Amino acid sequence: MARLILASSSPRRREILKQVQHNFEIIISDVDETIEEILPPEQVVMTLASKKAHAVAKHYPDAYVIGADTVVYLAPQILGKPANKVAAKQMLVNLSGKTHTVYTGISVIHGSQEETSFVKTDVTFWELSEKEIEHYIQTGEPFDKAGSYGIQGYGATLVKSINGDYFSVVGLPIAKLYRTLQTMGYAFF
Ligand SMILES: Cc1cn([C@H]2C[C@H](O)[C@@H](COP(=O)(O)OP(=O)(O)OP(=O)(O)O)O2)c(=O)[nH]c1=O
Repeated sequence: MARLILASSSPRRREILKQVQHNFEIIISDVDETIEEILPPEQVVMTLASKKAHAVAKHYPDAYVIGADTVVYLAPQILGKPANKVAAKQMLVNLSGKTHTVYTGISVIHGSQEETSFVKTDVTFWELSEKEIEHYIQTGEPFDKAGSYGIQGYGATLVKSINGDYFSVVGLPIAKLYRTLQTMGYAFF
């Protein structure tokens, strides 16, 4: 069986991949996530997903290596992970009562083959009171997440509706990834 590597430190991505394949390894390489140019969100997530995959794939040419990246887009701003409580509060105030788009890029590298794509999902938030935002920040959940919320946790209470792929919001569009791997010759069964 071909070696499958998830080049990600995200526990959410690991759990989602486990839903379809138990037999994979996690190998992470430090990647500088700063992007110099101003790029549209889909280019940002594809560029970073590809960078994360390449950083590991160069050491494992026979494996299928997966990289991913997620951002929240509230035009004209790209929201990544908040640096502190003030930034988290600012993001949640901005997201309140509006629809934003979550972009997740995925990249699979196998030898000289590379398939990089993205999935976008619209997420609409309820109007949030200041008290509700303060309380949500107290849960600690916002800090390692793009846009300062996690739909899979307490953050579910902030979300009115989603249009698209739930798993891509959590960080890994598993159906698209599954199909990409199959197209590249990885055998799930
Ligand atoms: C919007 C949203 C994001 N997130 C997470 C997904 C990503 O893990 C994180 C965005 O940061 P990323 O930089 O995409 O990923 P990461 O640093 O966690 O992991 P790695 O680079 O090693 O792969 O935000 C949620 O868990 N739930 C959500 O609802």
